[in-house]
Order: sequence, then C-alpha cells, then structure tokens
Amino acid sequence: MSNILLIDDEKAIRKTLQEILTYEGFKVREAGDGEEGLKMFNEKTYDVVLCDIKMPKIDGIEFLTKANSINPDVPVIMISGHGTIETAVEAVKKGAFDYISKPPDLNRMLITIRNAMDKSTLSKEARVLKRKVNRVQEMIGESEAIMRIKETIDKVAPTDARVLITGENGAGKELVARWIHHKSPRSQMPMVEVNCAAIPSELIESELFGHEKGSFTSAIKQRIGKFEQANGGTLFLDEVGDMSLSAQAKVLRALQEGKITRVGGDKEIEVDVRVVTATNKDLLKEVEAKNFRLDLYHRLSVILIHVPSLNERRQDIPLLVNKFLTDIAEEYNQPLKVISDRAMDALIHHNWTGNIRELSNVVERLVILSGPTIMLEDVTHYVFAR
Ligand SMILES: Nc1ncnc2c1ncn2[C@@H]1O[C@H](COP(=O)(O)OP(=O)(O)OP(=O)(O)O)[C@@H](O)[C@H]1O
Repeated sequence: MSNILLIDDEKAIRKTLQEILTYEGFKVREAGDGEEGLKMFNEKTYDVVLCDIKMPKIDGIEFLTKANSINPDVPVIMISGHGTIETAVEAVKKGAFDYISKPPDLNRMLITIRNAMDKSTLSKEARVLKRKVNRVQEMIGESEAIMRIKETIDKVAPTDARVLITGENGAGKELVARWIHHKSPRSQMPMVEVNCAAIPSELIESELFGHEKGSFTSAIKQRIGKFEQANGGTLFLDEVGDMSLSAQAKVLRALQEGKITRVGGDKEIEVDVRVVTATNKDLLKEVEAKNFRLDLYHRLSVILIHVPSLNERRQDIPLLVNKFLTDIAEEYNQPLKVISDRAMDALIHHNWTGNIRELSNVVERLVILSGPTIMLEDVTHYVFAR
C-alpha cells in the first residue's frame, strides 16, 4: 500500500483529503504543520507528500527545501490556497513535483498523485542503475596472488605510471584496469577501452587517433579517436599484443610526446592520458618474433601486473562461487541456492583454463537447473557431461 504524508494546518482539509485518499486505497498520515511534517518525513519513507504552502512555523517552501535535501526521491505536491498560486509555481521551480489548488479537484489530485508515484519509482530505479554502473565490480579472492595484486593497485593507482597487465583470457585483467582507474585521481574522467584484437588493422589508427574528413574513402566525417576521448582519464588498450606495427609506432610517439595527430590531419593535439594495457600474449616473445616493438614494450611495462589463472589460485574458487550464487539470486529475484561440499570440491578440482567468466556461467547454469541445493550429481550432469 502506498504511503502518503499529508501536511496542512487546516483540520477540515486534512479530514476531507484523508477520507478521499483512504477510500482510494492509500495509507495516509497527517501532520498539522511543517515542523511536525518534517519530523515525520525524517522517520519514515513516504511515496508522496502533499504539503500546504501557507502554514505556521515551517511553511511549505521551507519544508520542500528540507525534504528535498533529506530524500530527493520522494515527490512533494504543494497544496495551494487562494493567493498562493505564484508561490506554488515558484515551488515547482524549486523541485516540487506539481501543485494542486484548494479546494482540490478530486480527479486532478488523484492523477497528480499517481504521476508523482510513477516518477518516483522511475527515478529510484535510475539511481540504482547508475550506482550499479558506476560501481566497479568487487575483486574477489584471498589468495596471495590476489592480495598482492590489490596492494600493487593501491600503490600504482595514484600515480600516472603505465601498467601492463598480463594473464590468460578471462583471468580478470580488465577488472584490474578498472580498479587502477577507479582508485586514481582520474576516476572522475572516463576510462576508454579499446580492444585492439577486435579492430581490423587498417582501422586501428583511425580508432585510436581519429581522422579528418576525407582522409580515406569511408571517412565522410571528422571523428575524434580514443586518445582524445580519454583526455584527462585513462586509456585501456586491451590485447595490445595484436596491434599493427604502424599503429605501435604512432602510439609510441603519442606516449613520448603527449601529442597525437588525427589520420589525414597535420595539427598536433595535446592529450593528457594515462595508458594501461593488457595482453594474453608473451610480449617479449612477440618482440623476438618482430611483431612488437621493444621500445614500446619498455614504455608500456613500467609496472607489470600478472593475473594468475583460476587454476593457479583454486582457493579463491569457493569465494567466487558463493559470490556468483548471491549475484544470480539477486538478479533473478529468487531465494539463494546453496551448494553441497562435494559439489564445491568438484568445482575446485575442475580444470578451468584460467577463466572466471566460465566459472560464472557454470554457476548460473547450476542455479537454473538444480534444486535448492546444488549437488555433486548436478555438477557431473550439467558441467562435466556436456
Ligand atoms: N577477482 C575477481 N572477482 C570477481 N569477479 C572477477 C574477478 N576477476 C574477474 N572477474 C570477472 O570475470 C569476468 C572476466 O574478467 P575480465 O573481463 O576482467 O577478464 P580479462 O582477463 O580482461 O578477459 P579477456 O582476456 O577475455 O579480455 C568479468 O565479468 C569480471 O568481472
């Protein structure tokens, strides 16, 4: 049932509104002035507040300002008496959801209340989503390797030092990069990611440095590249070992001089970018094979972080499994499933080829297909027998 806080110093109005709103299925609490209203607002979360403008002690406008600073998600509808319409309009400018006039037109009042509730649900959802997006996923693990990685992140994040992150596919390299950015003074600016393996070699330079209109056949518009987009923030070059030699030469120059030139352009553009890179290749071997420039390797690998595969830190598997179980239950809005010791043991001893993403998929599959407790048989059936 939706809760409404009704603040008005006129008892008769309160009584009428209370009756109507209760009849309409709302739960209504009343306050006789702004001060009492504010006290009640502080003690409980309401879905909507109806608040008179002209009241003794704290008036409607003051209530609105204070309520908005306490909980901006709760919409406040002003009730405007004769002669306070201008103030009501002012209140809407200050953040009130809307206003209704006294004596209230019943239909209009109910529609306004419903709209306010819809908006409040939407803005709450948007806020939760935003929080989720802004949050960097927790790095789970108590193995020595993970502890050491976290320590290194804490030390290097505040600096502008370039970091090269190595490890197998899905070992968690990107997550390390996200934490470096998140804990750095650049965290308010973007972290721009480029997967160098996913971009055809003839396009990588334009992707990184942008291009001027007409610089090549498909360049119909001027476009800024990832270096410029990341200005002030962090550029994360994933799979850097797959970058073409000519792009490597340009990246090297950008790092040495802090300047880039768009493809087809001649203007030098200054960029302030911290570069973090990752690869699943052995870059020194690539250097030997003449696929990667040694001078660039040195520039990129000031700090090296190796993320070991899951097989090399099996003691983290139970923590990860439990984390995934919780996340999945939350996502599906279902009760949390548990896993038997023998099933967990089987997962610990499985050969994971370094991939946390694979473990997360497996847990999701088990949650969907198993009963309330995930048993060894489930693991044998749904994981190993596939
Ligand atoms: N320590 C960890 N705790 C929790 N989740 C993790 C951890 N490490 C990685 N993950 C999750 O596992 C998935 C794979 O990680 P990530 O993308 O960072 O790996 P990667 O090494 O960059 O992979 P790729 O080489 O395929 O780009 C992601 O969903 C990530 O959030």
